[in-house]
Amino acid sequence: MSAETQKEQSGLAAIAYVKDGMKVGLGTGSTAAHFVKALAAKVRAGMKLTLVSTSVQTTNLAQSLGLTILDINDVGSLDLCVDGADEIGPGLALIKGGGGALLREKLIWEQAKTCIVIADAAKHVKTLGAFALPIEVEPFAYKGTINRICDVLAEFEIQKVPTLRKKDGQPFITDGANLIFDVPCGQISDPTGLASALKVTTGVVDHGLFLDLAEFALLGTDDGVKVLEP
Ligand SMILES: O=C[C@H](O)[C@H](O)[C@H](O)COP(=O)(O)O
Repeated sequence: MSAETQKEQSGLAAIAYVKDGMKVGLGTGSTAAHFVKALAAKVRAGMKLTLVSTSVQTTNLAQSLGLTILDINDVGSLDLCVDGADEIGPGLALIKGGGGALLREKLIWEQAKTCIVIADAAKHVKTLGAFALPIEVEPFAYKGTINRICDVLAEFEIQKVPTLRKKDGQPFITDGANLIFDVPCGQISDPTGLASALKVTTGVVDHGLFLDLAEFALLGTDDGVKVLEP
């Protein structure tokens, strides 16, 4: 079974957790897109939902399917958020941000009572870090910020250089008008410590470590959808 089919399976499985009247956050990425498409079918069939989005990309997709996306500030706390991940490690520690949406995703996740991760089987790993960790950085004085990030990484024995993410040869700019630096950590042995240290680094807007946020994951596998708990 292809990874795409596994993604579709997990996205469809998440629909079972959406109930009429809920306030739902829509994630970003190819797996979340399957969920959004399936959700649009439910809404067309009469389900009433209040929806917010984690990115311009997802907003555009949702609106193209006839869904209405509200401003999170007009909605308040959410019942549910359904989103993809780049890696799912032990305890449902995650790396996210492969699509550059990590900041708005984290903002939406933190306003949701329940966060469900949807992913294909390859995303489930024993140790986080094979996927390069995205770090969102304020563009002003970013070189100084990168030096501080390198000092933090060294404390965690990660001797890797953050790489500026580019798109079509130009710096990738996030929905919040920031830069992304990707760090090929290899192995992150202390995700909690690294997450805290990056969070307090001046110039770092946020990072792609999502810890203690996911309630459970729906993993698409060749043997069907498996539920992973922390
Ligand atoms: O910024 C992007 C998000 O964190 C995505 O949810 C993540 O990259 C997973 O994307 P995909 O479902 O396309 O693998």
